[in-house]
Amino acid sequence: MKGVLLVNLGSPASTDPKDVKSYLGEFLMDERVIDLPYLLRTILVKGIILNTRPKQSAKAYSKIWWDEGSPLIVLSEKLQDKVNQETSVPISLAMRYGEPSMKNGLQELYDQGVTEVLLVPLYPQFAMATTETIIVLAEQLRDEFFPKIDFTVVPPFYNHPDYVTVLSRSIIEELEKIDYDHLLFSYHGVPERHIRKSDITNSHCKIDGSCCQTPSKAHQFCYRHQCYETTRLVGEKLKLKEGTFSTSFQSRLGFDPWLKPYTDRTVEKMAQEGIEKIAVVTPAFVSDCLETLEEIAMEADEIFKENGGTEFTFIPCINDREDWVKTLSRWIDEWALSK
Ligand SMILES: C=CC1=C(C)c2cc3[nH]c(cc4nc(cc5[nH]c(cc1n2)c(C)c5CCC(=O)O)C(CCC(=O)O)=C4C)c(C)c3C=C
Ligand SMILES: [Fe+2]
Ligand SMILES: [Fe+2]
Repeated sequence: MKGVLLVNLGSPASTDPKDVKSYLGEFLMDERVIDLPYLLRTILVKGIILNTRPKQSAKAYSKIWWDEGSPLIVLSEKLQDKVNQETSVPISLAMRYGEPSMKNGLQELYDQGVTEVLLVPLYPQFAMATTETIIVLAEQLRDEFFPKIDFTVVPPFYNHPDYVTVLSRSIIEELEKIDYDHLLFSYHGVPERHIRKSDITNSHCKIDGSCCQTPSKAHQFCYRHQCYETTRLVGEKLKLKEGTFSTSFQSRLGFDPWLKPYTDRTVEKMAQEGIEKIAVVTPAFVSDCLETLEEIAMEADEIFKENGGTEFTFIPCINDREDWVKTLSRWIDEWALSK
């Protein structure tokens, strides 16, 4: 029997700094998130980050937390519910870190007789810290606990015409309500090193602004290329004028160089250069979360206005939009009815 496991990143159990600390500990000790040798990673995460960050992050989570819980989890559950109603196979939801765990999600499917699982990482673009770590954990869990389960993985859908249509619609619906000068596509950042590590050719990636536009089989695993492609395809679909939209990267952590340009500096510079009205969309996320609701809708808005900007419009993620639910359900049913 076939079934589906939707997987998102995860959130702390609550905004209590203790819960935030245990969530961040699991997340940041993942070698595909902080990709340092074990000893160095332990010193950095347990010796430094976990002594300071949880308090600060807990404060940020408190600003966006809903009565029902973490927005990321609540929105993922809504998506799961709606897709469940549209499709013919059981749909479980799991988080890569924290609860509901991937092990429980697989158990839930297995208990219903499922042995063929469609694994759906809820990330449009490939990254070591997202798609890859989900696949690796799924395989480990299969080897250890579910030897009868076979996986099919939904590939990154950053350039899938159906996804680009949904994302474009979600953007234009907001843009039609406002007057704006510039549309910024802000993606979660990753350290530049992650991009080089994922380069299967070991020679293509230069992070010089041009490699991502030069065709290469490296792009199958290049987060930077895939982000720029999402922006380009939406720009094309919505017939956006050259110069009225651009791409930036947010949420950097630590002192290593991350993908540039950085969103906070971009927003600041735009305001200082006289751009008065911007809209910001965050297509690295399917579900709104801390990084969109706090870092963009609150922090970036504040930076923009402190530097002379007047209107800041945050465009929500595709979350549980009807057309996204229909699209995802169609992809699932196509797979469920195949073979
Ligand atoms: C595209 C998705 C994501 C990538 C790539 C990613 C990489 C990445 N993230 C960190 C560090 C942190 N991320 C945090 C929160 C967070 N990150 C993502 C997505 C990606 N991360 C999401 C959806 C969220 C929000 C979760 C929520 O509960 O709402 C945090 C915690 C918050 C904070 O303290 O700022 C950290 C830390 C690294 C190091 C990294 C490396 C590639
Ligand atoms: Fe992150
Ligand atoms: Fe590239």
